[in-house]
Amino acid sequence: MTAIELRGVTKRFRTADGGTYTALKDLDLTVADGEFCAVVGPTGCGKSTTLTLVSGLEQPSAGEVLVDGRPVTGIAPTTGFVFQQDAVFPWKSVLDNVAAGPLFRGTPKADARTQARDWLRRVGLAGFEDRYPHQLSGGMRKRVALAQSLINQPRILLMDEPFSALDVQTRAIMSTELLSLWDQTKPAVVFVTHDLEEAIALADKVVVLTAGPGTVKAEFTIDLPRPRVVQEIRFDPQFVALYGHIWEALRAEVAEAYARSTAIGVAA
Ligand SMILES: Nc1ncnc2c1ncn2[C@@H]1O[C@H](COP(=O)(O)OP(=O)(O)OP(=O)(O)O)[C@@H](O)[C@H]1O
Repeated sequence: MTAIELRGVTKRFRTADGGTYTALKDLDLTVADGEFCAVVGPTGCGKSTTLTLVSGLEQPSAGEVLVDGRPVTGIAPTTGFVFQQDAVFPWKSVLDNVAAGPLFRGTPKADARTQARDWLRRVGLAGFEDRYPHQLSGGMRKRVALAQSLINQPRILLMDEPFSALDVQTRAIMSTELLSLWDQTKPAVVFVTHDLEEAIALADKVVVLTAGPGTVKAEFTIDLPRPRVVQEIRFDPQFVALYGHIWEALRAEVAEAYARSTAIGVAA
């Protein structure tokens, strides 16, 4: 069954000078139940905008955004987010950060804390319940953010460059951990990244967007076997072939976006 569907979606924003800017144009995208979809494209092509539309934070200017076959009208409790910036509460302990979702939905405090302990164990943070976010490394804070989101058992998980602030090794470790956590609850994922290697290592499907206004240029099925170890899969010949193939589609869009940005730089 289809979890997420964008049909002919266009998104325009008002600009400061009273004009409009078209960020997305006629974008069609479907993500099946339990599918891991990665979206790549050059800077400014509308990747984050696509996520804000699926999340219900923004409405499309034209076209339809459907989750579970129904139009998205606002933020749904069944949708989870993990962003580049940590969205943790700095004044709450790790345990209370993770318990916040169930508490907010009316779960009694003791039950919410029991669930939070269980999720902290699953993300490898057992023993860190009483710490505060500033006492954790970047990778550990990212684990808190994952537990905070996954404890709500989202049907849809939206991720916007969640690991881009981490060092290369931690990033690869976190990616492998994400796959094993995803396997436990199987939400439909839309994962936005600049990093084509990361996209291929994680996803069932990689969608390449054009330079803005963003629309789908091409979709690629990633039939690499699972479970995958992200640190190792990039050496697999099948991975290398997929990378070459998808980069062919992405390269022209990256060049186009870069040319536009430098042309603006020259004009200025
Ligand atoms: N609220 C807004 N008002 C006006 N313009 C916006 C708004 N949000 C996004 N844009 C513009 O829409 C375009 C797409 O932005 P978006 O953040 O979706 O791109 P992106 O592909 O995620 O970029 P990056 O890879 O650099 O993060 C950009 O040109 C951006 O400036």
